[in-house]
Amino acid sequence: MSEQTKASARITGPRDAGEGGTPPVNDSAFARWLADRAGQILLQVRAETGHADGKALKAAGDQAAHDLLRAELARWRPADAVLSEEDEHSRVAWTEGNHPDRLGANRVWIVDPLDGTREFSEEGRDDWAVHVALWTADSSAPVRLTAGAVAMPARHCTLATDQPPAYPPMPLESATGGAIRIAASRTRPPAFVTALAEDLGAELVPMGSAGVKIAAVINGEADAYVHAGGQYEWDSAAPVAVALATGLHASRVDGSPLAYNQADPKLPDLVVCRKDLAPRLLAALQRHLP
Ligand SMILES: Nc1ncnc2c1ncn2[C@@H]1O[C@H](COP(=O)(O)O)[C@@H](OP(=O)(O)O)[C@H]1O
Ligand SMILES: [Mg+2]
Repeated sequence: MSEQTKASARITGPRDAGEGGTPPVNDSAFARWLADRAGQILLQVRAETGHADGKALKAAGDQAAHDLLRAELARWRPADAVLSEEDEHSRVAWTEGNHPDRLGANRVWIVDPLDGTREFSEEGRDDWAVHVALWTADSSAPVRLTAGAVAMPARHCTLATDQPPAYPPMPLESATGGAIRIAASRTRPPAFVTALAEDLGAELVPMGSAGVKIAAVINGEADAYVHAGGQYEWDSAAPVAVALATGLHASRVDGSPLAYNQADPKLPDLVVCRKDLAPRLLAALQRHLP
């Protein structure tokens, strides 16, 4: 990190763990509380750092949100392990010489302090998020994600498993012209996504942040999110936890189950969609997967 970035990260501190009062005991409500707190810090960093140097703003945001999440998790959930995008030790894959704590742990917080980092650095964009999820080894919850929160601070909206949103309404034919709306990355969409959309007569809806795209499916603004070509567990754990709690379909693009807290945190592809659409979308994906 540059000296300038360090300075701006300091200005936007202090990351005093006491600032937010005593958090909820319930893990889902705690996830919401934590994501909201990091979101407030990110709004503050954006306002104070400005957009003149995008690289510095990205670094300051990543660092400030990561520090806040780390400090609050250490304070309020000290026995739990953490897998964070910004934490070198936890994110590396298991190898002969490297055994991250999280792989033997019963409870692991999987966090992305700033998802949609690129969009965070672009003035006026609101498609960026904070992800906080809890994976537990003995959970009966789908894919063992027992809690999740996605804060979208610039949209003044947080979705979390403490109050799972209602299942999205079926789109009105008149509003969509009958076309399926597929949310995809605005900068790194899967190579096959245009052909997939043509095959389905679907409309592509480009936006930033995996969390924001899954939130769009949860809110009924899109019917599906399709990603392939690279991603990590922290990019999807929290929004997938909320999507599953809502009753949506979430899987790998070949239809196989998602899995979290794996030895290698790479999780390069996924599809989240309404349950009724899943058979048709997965069949079309089979025709287009490389
Ligand atoms: N091909 C790829 N390889 C690795 N990560 C990818 C990727 N495509 C998207 N991602 C990650 O997925 C998140 C959402 O991407 P997008 O906005 O393009 O949909 C971003 O997370 P971060 O912003 O946390 O880095 C981005 O880095
Ligand atoms: Mg991310």
